[in-house]
Amino acid sequence: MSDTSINLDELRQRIDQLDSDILNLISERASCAQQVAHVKLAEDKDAVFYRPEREAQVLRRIMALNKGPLDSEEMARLFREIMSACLALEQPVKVAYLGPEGTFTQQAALKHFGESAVSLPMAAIDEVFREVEAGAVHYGVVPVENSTEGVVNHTLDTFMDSSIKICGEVVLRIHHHLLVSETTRRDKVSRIYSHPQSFAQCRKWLDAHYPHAERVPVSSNAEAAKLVKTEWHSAAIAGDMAAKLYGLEHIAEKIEDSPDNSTRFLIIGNQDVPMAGEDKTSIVVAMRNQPGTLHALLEPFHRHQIDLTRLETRPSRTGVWNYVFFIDFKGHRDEPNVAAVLEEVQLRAAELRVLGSYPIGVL
Ligand SMILES: O=C(O)C(=O)C[C@]1(C(=O)O)C=C[C@@H](O)C=C1
Repeated sequence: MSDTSINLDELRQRIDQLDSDILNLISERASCAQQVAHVKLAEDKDAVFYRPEREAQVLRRIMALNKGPLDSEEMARLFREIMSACLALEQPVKVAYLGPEGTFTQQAALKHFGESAVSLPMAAIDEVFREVEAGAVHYGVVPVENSTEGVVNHTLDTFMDSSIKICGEVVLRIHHHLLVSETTRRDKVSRIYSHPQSFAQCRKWLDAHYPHAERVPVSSNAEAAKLVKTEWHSAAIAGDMAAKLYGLEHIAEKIEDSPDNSTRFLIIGNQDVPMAGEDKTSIVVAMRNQPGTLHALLEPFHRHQIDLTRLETRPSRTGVWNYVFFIDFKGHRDEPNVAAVLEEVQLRAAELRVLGSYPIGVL
């Protein structure tokens, strides 16, 4: 036996020993989570098991403690899955997302809740809201803005008619691929299916590589992937999840025009989330239509040195809501300076609703 094989055996023995230790520690952690569930139930028979603020703290702590060689995001992803499995022992969490199966929204849901969550596809954004409101699922996941294409108006509009709360956010890097089935004639692609937003995000690449192919918009990338299964001259633009789900092959990878193309998704639910330490707050404000409105609205944020991260205006749909602003800013509603701003804005606004304070997305 060579020296290398002796070393390999020794290293594998060491790995076996470490795996046994990790196994025992994960089991011990899972038992702790089971005990946490008993404590929560003893305090309140309608206890909420999923705690976004605690999960964010656990992941941030792991990232801060990590000394490598695995990078901190990779390590946090491993702990994300351990926590997901622990939560499933307490209560399997049910999450509705904008479907069908294989969409980026499903990918975002699993990134946020981990693979032990039960994810259920819905046909439309309002259906995700309705399922959460009706208590048929614990949480919902909906897209809210894309770095290239801007805001998803439909999601913002749905908040105006709903009492649902924002419990979290998750940001996903969006990579689009040009996909075909195994029977496609790759040199004869004359039609490409995708969601309109994905076409917009890959416009320059398509103009350069497939200027003459017909671009057919469909309701989702997953739908596009499904369609190409049966057409020998068609391709789809979609992500990895859809490619895997429908067994498609890549003609070209990462064809999005902007290399840091990402989409932000919101986690919606019925709970108020306590402070995690690094939080964001989302509000919707209706202002009267008069000169100086925007200044009056934003001035308190400036004075209290609160960082705005997003400001969107939507047309009002009722008499009261003359101007409707969706504002995201750093901080939690329980922090004194945030509470002070909210009080001042309330005095100047026709209506103010806090959609939620929640941990800034960790992964
Ligand atoms: O700390 C809790 O409240 C737990 O339930 C434990 C735990 C975890 O595994 O660390 C599991 C689920 C919660 O969402 C948060 C954390």
